[in-house]
Amino acid sequence: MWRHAARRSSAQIRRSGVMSSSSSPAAPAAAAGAAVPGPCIVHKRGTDILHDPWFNKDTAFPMTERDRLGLRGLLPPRVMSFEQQYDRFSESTPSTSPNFRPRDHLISAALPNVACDALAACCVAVNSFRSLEHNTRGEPDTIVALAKWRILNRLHDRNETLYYRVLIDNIKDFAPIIYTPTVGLVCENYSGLFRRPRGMYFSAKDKGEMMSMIYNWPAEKVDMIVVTDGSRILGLGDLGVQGIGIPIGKLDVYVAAAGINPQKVLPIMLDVGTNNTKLLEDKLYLGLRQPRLEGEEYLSVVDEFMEAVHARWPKAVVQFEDFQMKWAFETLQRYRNRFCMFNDDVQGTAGVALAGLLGAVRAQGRPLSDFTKQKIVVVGAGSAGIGVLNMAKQAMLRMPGINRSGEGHNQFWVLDKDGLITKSRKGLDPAVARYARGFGPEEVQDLHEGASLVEVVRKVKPHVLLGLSGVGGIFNEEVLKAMKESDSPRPAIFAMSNPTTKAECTPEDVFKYVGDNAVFASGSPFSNVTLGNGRQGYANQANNMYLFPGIGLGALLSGARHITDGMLQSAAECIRHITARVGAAVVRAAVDEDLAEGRCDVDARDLKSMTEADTVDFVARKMWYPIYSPLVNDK
Ligand SMILES: NC(=O)c1ccc[n+]([C@@H]2O[C@H](COP(=O)([O-])OP(=O)(O)OC[C@H]3O[C@@H](n4cnc5c(N)ncnc54)[C@H](O)[C@@H]3O)[C@@H](O)[C@H]2O)c1
Ligand SMILES: O=C(O)C[C@H](O)C(=O)O
Ligand SMILES: [Mg+2]
Repeated sequence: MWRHAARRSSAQIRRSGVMSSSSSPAAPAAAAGAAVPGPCIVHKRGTDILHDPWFNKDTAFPMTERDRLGLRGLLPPRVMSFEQQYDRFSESTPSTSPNFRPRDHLISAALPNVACDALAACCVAVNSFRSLEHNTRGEPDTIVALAKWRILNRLHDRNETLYYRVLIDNIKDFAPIIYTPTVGLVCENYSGLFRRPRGMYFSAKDKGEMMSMIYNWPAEKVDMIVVTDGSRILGLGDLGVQGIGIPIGKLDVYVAAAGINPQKVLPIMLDVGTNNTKLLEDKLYLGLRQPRLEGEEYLSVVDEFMEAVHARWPKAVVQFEDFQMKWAFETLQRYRNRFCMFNDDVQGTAGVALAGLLGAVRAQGRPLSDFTKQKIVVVGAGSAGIGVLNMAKQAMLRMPGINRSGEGHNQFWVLDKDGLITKSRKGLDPAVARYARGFGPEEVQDLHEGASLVEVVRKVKPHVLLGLSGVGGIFNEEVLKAMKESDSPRPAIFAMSNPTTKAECTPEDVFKYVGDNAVFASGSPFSNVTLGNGRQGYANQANNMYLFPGIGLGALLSGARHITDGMLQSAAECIRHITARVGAAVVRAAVDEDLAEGRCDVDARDLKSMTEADTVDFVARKMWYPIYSPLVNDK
């Protein structure tokens, strides 16, 4: 979806009439149908407004507003337009200062613990994003990515309206910075990078206090919460409190893709300790220095947190993110019928993967009903892998010709760290046991418990090889060469683990070893591959970011009491291009299931009476778009 998103130049923005004035810009073409914000009541004055990124407009406050809000004299006299601010951030000319030493600046940006703020100060032009790109050619990718993140983060801390406009217009370029893969690097270095807090932190030490703490959050209304306990951050393992970067990045995607108002989102970290010894020994580590809580102690913290959220914002949607497998499933089971919540890794990922699996059938020129005949090898039987298997199985059971119980129909070969999972495996989690291979007559491949990946691929000749293992490079040359012998004319390889270093393989290797006819998708972004003869091998992205914004938006706008499999299925089936459509599909499903209670000025009956087109229109109109609103003070 985003790979095709056009980046609008400032000239295009000018043409669309947006930002022609700093106080009352016209509704942008991109947000056609979205509500233009009316005046915004602010309960602050003077520097308090300048220091509040929700309301701050920096130099774009018009003189009338400066008078009204006690800002006259607190800003340089020139009033800049939003457009000029936008250009200043993104397009300033590269520095020609003889003092400019890009490497020094990058080191200071990437390794904030090093005392080189003074160095950074003399590198005058790096507040512009493009000049940073220009000045950092040839530097290591990770250093440049972290420097870019710092620049974006500073803008986020200062002026959210400008930040989100820049993000929306440049989402293809900036998604890899605020989201995977750079967000992984940010989480790994979070304690050192920390300058200002964002979101809320509930720790094991806050037991008994959460019901009052929740009222410390300044916004009266919160619609969307993303919460993690930091126990499985991407494929990077337990990062403790440093995992807060993930909810922040996910909510940035909500604002950019789903048009959720940034004043109504809340990233949350549940710090119940960490089992990462490196972090526990790190002097700078900002989380609780204790091993993770387990069992009932752990659940009582999450219970208290959920009750507190529900008490203050009963209609908020809560997205669980990057919880280790046991807690991902346990919490989903525990809360899904009581609260409006979902687990993105289990449920969001499944929808995206199912869309990819169905796409792989189409790529072979076969009818969708042939999905039931696809042989699928899944590497990784964790929260994401099992989520995908469950949804793919459900989809197969709905196809014609398949026995409803699914008996005798197992098109999946599932491997974990101990190899192929069969019925002879001891101590299997029941969620995984459903997919264990038996040794009955349907087993013609002569495979054994714990068989290696290459053995499985050679014998099964699968149509699809799907990785959610968190192990970088596990689809090696041998495995990919074996995929060349797949029974599919278009073998599909999905390397879905994040971040980039954990991807099971690269697109280069896929097109080299499997062939030009392969279909490739990855969780983190890769560039397309030049195949010769002017052809390209496409590096598609299969990441739950294409689904979760629509799930959250639809659940929110329908006022659904809880989020069901039917709603998730509807979202997966319409993963086309526009989140508004995904959101509308979830609203329709909530209405059909009699779970939509409506919200604000739209009640359940209004929702029921809407046609499909009306619903898309309604969702689009509710999406927030970054435009400065006139501010009116109320003391
Ligand atoms: N693309 C996406 O949208 C998306 C969504 C969710 C998760 N993910 C990625 O998927 C990965 C796994 O996430 P999870 O929540 O399922 O983690 P998890 O820890 O719950 O599960 C990991 C699974 O991989 C297995 N595994 C480990 N080493 C293996 C090996 N050498 N061979 C085969 N299997 C092995 C483990 O036994 C376990 O079953 C992470 O890297 C995560 O970033 C991607
Ligand atoms: O965060 C992502 O990029 C996708 C997914 O939620 C993951 O855990 O890897
Ligand atoms: Mg995740």
